[in-house]
Amino acid sequence: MSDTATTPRRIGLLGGSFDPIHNAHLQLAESACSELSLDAVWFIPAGQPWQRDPLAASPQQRWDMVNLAIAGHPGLLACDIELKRQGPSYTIDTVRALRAAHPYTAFTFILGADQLRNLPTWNGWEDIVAQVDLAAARRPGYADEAPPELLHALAAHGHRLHRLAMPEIDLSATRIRHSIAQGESLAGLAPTAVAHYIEQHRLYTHA
Ligand SMILES: Nc1ncnc2c1ncn2[C@@H]1O[C@H](COP(=O)(O)OP(=O)(O)OP(=O)(O)O)[C@@H](O)[C@H]1O
Ligand SMILES: O=C(O)c1ccc[n+]([C@@H]2O[C@H](COP(=O)([O-])O)[C@@H](O)[C@H]2O)c1
Repeated sequence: MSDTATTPRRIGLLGGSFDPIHNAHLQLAESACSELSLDAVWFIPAGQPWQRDPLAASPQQRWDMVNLAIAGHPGLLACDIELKRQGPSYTIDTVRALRAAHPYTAFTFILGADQLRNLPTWNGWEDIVAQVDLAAARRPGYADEAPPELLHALAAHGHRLHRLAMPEIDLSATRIRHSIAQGESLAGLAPTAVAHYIEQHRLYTHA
């Protein structure tokens, strides 16, 4: 669909380290897409996620795995904007660039409860919520409440926090990395093509 004023698009942005991408990421994107009637969800692998320890897989490997995971899922696309940018990956830079490039598109940033609570520590977070809606999923082990200052800032800018109805999924990339290091199967945890890629490239063999 073209990016015009008469046909405004609604796009979800799912940023992540994706080290590796797993089934909960796909469920999160599919749920946001259907619950919010989005035209598409763009997966945006972070280049240099500054709040985390160094990642195990390379940017190219994480990009490959994202593309393998979303193949055959209409409406799920990959965006390499953060992999191409130098320096720490700040979501605000991504949001600004995407809004400038797609002026008639309404963006919703999708995230889990862990990052919803963490969002007020992000670089330029008030500017982020001035520009996009948020859509958050529950996550086991993380309280549901959004930080009050986040809700105030969203409301001040006329933006919304959508609560996704998808059930909690007890799955993380950390668990996947540990499972692989212990020689366990990834069946039901990650797409088969991603599991094969991890095996071929001998990723995550040491926890
Ligand atoms: N099981 C899940 N339920 C809901 N949201 C999730 C889940 N797993 C990841 N997310 C969300 O997806 C986004 C990207 O997550 P990320 O790539 O860091 O995966 P992760 O499983 O949290 O990784 P790690 O275990 O390495 O921290 C974040 O907003 C995160 O909250
Ligand atoms: O912009 C920031 O300062 C910022 C700080 C922490 C996380 N984020 C983004 O939040 C998304 C999820 O991050 P993570 O670490 O849970 O994979 C991903 O797109 C990160 O770039 C962004």
